[in-house]
Order: sequence, then structure tokens, then C-alpha cells
Amino acid sequence: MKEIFKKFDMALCRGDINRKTAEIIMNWEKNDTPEIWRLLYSCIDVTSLNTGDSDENIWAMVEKVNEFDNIYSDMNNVSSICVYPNFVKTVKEMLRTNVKITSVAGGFPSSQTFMEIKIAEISLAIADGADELDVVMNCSKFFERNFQEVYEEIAEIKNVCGDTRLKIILETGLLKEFSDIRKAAILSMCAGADFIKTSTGKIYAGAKPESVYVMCEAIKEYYEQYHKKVGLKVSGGICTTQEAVKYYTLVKEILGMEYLTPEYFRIGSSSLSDNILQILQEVD
Ligand SMILES: O=C[C@H](O)COP(=O)(O)O
Repeated sequence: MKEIFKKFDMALCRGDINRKTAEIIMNWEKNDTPEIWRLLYSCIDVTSLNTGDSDENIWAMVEKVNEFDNIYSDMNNVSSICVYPNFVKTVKEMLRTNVKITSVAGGFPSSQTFMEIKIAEISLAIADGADELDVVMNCSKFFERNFQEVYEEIAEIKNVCGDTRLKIILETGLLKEFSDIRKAAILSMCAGADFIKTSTGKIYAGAKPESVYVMCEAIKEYYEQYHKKVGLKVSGGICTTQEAVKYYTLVKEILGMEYLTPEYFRIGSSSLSDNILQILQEVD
């Protein structure tokens, strides 16, 4: 792992990150337009991850996504529907539109289970029809500074995923230190993550602009080193269109417009889609 980290400049200054993030976000209003709201809508992984989830409420969510195409012919649907693994089949059976299915798996949201269980859960979700997997990095091993094991775990999971898109959740609200967020991002990308994702939206704080700044910089440097584009998913407590536009502004300024497509940018949220549709209706 030392060899990998050596390739990246690991010196980070908290003050610089806070200042640069604030400078970029200051200009968010120039991106606050219906055209960008529509683009952001198409980047949403509309999410239901509740202890009380049942077939009924998952059906209702899928039906809303199905109906969208009949009502809004001038804009693209959300990117995916994100559920617990035991609801993948429920979504698959009802989904009638070209939207992907994301499953959280691998002991979500804590990652505290046996590797065998993680692999079994991931394999079952794929067998049931998941197109994308959101899996939490092993933060416990990370805090022990056992980076090699964290790397190997992600590499093994990616091996099981094959072509199924793998998003590794760093849980930035738990990592806290910018240097740890950067390390976790680099380690996940080098181990094979197709996306890095900020948060589970459970227990710990969700996405924060400064963490997203650090992740964008890591994605940019990873591309410079390896010529492979890794996507970014921001999640956890993102409700308003305004917040989404601020994350759009960060990605645009650091990574550029080529990352602002559902291929490389996602927002995981349980409430943002309704709020974007509402604000679009208000300006119509
Ligand atoms: O990955 C998605 C998050 O769990 C969604 O979080 P949220 O319910 O705070 O929008």
C-alpha cells in the first residue's frame, strides 16, 4: 500500500481545503437553472433504506419511477432505484422503464460482518437483478491502519461483482480527517471501485462540501495517474435542489463537465427527486 500512497501527494491542509471549497461554492447560483435541475434529476439514485421497508412501499416507489416517463416527456428519469438487497427482486418484477437497480450490500451500513456473508449477500443481489452495488468500506480495518486488508477486501468484492458497477462508501462522516478521506478514496479506487460514495446516510453525518472537494481531487489525480475515470456519489441528508446544485458546482469546477453525467455522478437521496420536480413545476 505504501507504494500506492507514494504516487499521490498526501500533504493536505485543512485551511486550504475549507477556503478552496468555499471559493468554488460561492458561485453556485450561476448553476441554479432548470436545465441543470433536470440534469441533476437524471443523476439521482432514488433511495429507500428503512428498517420498515416492505413490498408495498417499494412498489409505490417503483410505480412513481415507472409513471415518470408518461408525465415528463421532456426530461430523463432518475438513474437508479436504491434498496436493501432483499428488495431487488421486488423492484425487478415491477420496473418497466430503463432505470437501473442499485442494491446496498456487504453488511450495509456498518460493514461489520463476515467476509463470507458480504460475498454471499452481494452475489444474491446480483443474481436477483442488481445492476449496481453500494458497499461500505471496512472502516474498522481502516482505523487499525490495516490498509492492505481493506484493499484486498474491496478487490475481492470487485472480483465477485465483475461488470456490475461497484460503489464503495467511504463513510466520510466517520473518517472525519481529510487525510483519511483522501487515503480511503485512493485505496478504494486502486482496489477497483467504479465509484466512490460519501455516506450511508445512517448514523454518521452525510455528505459535506469539503469532503466532496477532497474526493473530487482524489478522483482527478487518480485519472492523471491511471487514465481511468472513477465516478462520485454524494449521499446522506441531501434534500434540497440548492444543495444538489452546490455539489454540481464542485464537480464541474474540479472534474469538469465530462463527469456530470449519470455515468460518473450520482446523488443518493430519499427526498431530492420530489423537491426537484416541485421546483421545476414552480418555474413552469
Ligand atoms: O445512499 C443513500 C442514502 O442512504 C440516502 O440518504 P437520505 O435518506 O438521507 O436521503
